[in-house]
Amino acid sequence: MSRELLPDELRAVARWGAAFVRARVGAAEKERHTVVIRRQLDGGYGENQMFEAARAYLATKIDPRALRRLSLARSRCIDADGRSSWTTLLCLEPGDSSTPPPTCSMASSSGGRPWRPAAATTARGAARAVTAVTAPRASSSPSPSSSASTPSTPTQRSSATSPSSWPRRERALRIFMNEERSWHGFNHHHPATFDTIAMEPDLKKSIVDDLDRFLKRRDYYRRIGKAWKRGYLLHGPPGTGKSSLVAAMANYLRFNLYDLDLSQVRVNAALQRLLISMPNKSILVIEDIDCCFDAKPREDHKITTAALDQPEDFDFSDDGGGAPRGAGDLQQKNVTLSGLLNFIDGLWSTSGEERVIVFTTNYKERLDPALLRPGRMDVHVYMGYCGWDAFKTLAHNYFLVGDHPLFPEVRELLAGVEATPAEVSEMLLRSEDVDVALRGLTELLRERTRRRARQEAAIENEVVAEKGNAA
Ligand SMILES: Nc1ncnc2c1ncn2[C@@H]1O[C@H](COP(=O)(O)OP(=O)(O)OP(=O)(O)O)[C@@H](O)[C@H]1O
Repeated sequence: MSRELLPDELRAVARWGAAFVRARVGAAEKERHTVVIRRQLDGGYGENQMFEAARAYLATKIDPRALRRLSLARSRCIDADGRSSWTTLLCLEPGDSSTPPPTCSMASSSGGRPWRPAAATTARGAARAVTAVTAPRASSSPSPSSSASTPSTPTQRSSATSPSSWPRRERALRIFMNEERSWHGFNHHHPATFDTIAMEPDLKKSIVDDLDRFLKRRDYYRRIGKAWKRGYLLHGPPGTGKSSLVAAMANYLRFNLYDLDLSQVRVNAALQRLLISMPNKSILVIEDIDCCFDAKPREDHKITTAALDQPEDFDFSDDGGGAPRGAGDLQQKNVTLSGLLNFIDGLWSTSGEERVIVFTTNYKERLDPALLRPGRMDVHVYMGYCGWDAFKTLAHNYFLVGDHPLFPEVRELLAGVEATPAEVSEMLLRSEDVDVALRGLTELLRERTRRRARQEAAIENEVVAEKGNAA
């Protein structure tokens, strides 16, 4: 939300800041004021929404890693024929950039016309300012809350065009984690993309198509009277890429991630507050949802859990029905699954739009039936053991190879034993030499094949012995 409001707010704040300073020091023909937008307020405890907004906007123009410290400045200039105008500059603070300052800059014409590139210079004429936003001609109101005519921000402008033309790749991504009642954000540079995710190609394509369809369907959701949100349940054994898929989805959509740890949330009111404060265009993730509604913390539960799932058939259901409500009563105090689901389907879904919800679990069969009902999670994705296609993606990721003399053997071995993509990745990481790495992998898979043969032989012997005893 804040990033959509940015140009409005920035201009309002700039006007207010300039008027404030002018009122105290008196206006000069050539004056420059600087406003530093701090990342945090209240001695580090409160997030400054303006910082996020500035970061989000500038990230569409310059390398987000350079956005350490920003200056917001406003100056009055006299042009050659004596006319004066006001210019608002938003730029990196000198010496705070971790990368060489980019030279591009942005300016808008007045009257809410689209933002456009423009040259920006410092007072001394040097091309130092890295990103400048030229506000419309100054209005007299110093109030930060007064808004000028609705400008066309990059985000607003792009949302009017087709989703495929959105500047998705250009936005900086953040991941937010909850502590009690508030979110704390960090930069999100997870490298996973749909190119690097190892999974069955048709399934991958189905997910990408589903996301694309979702983005295009604002009017459709409005017409049918449903909230513009999409729920995904990712399930499968540990190490099959569920978290990586979430990161790939975030990178693909260019949506920020909100990773909700329910063990940090004690009461429904806190949960609701967290959810309500999530902006549009974001992904809510709750990992290991099967572990969330008992007393045990997430990791402990995982460690004490015994055997892995048996692999299931590929599952990609898309149930379009309405969301049933009322999976049990919402408790007054403690966070409950029904409280969470009802809130997501109820108030939350009307308080924003274009949001994706992802639940992950290693144990789908342990999930509360309320979560599996048709219409609850729109899409169920089974992330399974490493098959041949997934292996080829990993081999390409690690060694940029599409073929190798050991490939036929790997293919045959993978067809007979279970290895997660995480296990295969780990073997491929062990050496930079593709021959060495693949030999290590085939050895691991051969050993698993032998162990499996021994287990099957033992079971067969037991059956024979039982039959003998019965006779
Ligand atoms: N399908 C995959 N494609 C690419 N890499 C994968 C895949 N699955 C696992 N990996 C690799 O294994 C690591 C662990 O995978 P990830 O955490 O995504 O699995 P997970 O299914 O979420 O596991 P868990 O259920 O334990 O949280 C990843 O960082 C990645 O390197």
